[in-house]
Amino acid sequence: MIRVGVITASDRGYRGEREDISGKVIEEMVREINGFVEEYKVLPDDLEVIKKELINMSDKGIDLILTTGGTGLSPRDNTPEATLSVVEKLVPGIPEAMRMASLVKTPHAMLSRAVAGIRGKTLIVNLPGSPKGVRENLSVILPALPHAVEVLRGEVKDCGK
Ligand SMILES: Nc1ncnc2c1ncn2[C@@H]1O[C@H](COP(=O)(O)OP(=O)(O)OP(=O)(O)O)[C@@H](O)[C@H]1O
Ligand SMILES: Nc1nc2c(c(=O)[nH]1)N[C@H]1C(S)=C(S)[C@@H](COP(=O)(O)O)O[C@H]1N2
Repeated sequence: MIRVGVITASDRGYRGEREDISGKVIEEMVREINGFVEEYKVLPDDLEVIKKELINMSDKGIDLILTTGGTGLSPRDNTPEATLSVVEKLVPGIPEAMRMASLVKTPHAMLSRAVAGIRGKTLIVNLPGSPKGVRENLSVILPALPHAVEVLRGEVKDCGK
């Protein structure tokens, strides 16, 4: 079982003006890797608020935090900066893979500034805001996530596959 935290960064979602479909898509998709959403928050696109929640969820021992939204170019898109301010190491291959695969679907893929990194034993990954963006990006990285979590937990001694 992978303990998952979901953070939806959306001013509209936070104000209750839109149902959070993207968070639901994440919840559904992580089931494929035996992931269970233990923490779930819809937050405004505020750097300090997102940062605080990333710290809170990683301190609780969540294995994998998936954020959705706030990765683009508008002034209120702050999710990558919040993530960068709390991680100790970057995992660049994750956003590299997402953008590489997504560029085949839309040139707008290059406009996601998503990052991924590690805080303690928690892997944090940014996904775009739209349900379509979540589906297309998460499906690319999903097969690698169980192994990432095993390694972070210290359960893998030999990575020889
Ligand atoms: N959490 C979500 N649930 C459902 N649809 C979403 C969600 N986030 C974004 N979308 C949809 O994806 C489209 C592009 O997302 P974008 O990040 O630009 O959201 P936004 O609505 O402009 O910003 P915000 O939600 O932060 O106010 C939006 O038009 C919206 O319909
Ligand atoms: N695979 C995929 N990647 C995608 C998209 C998409 O529809 N599919 N949307 C793009 C768009 S339109 C934007 S603006 C950026 C950032 O989205 P965000 O600001 O909602 O996080 O993600 C991009 N990445």
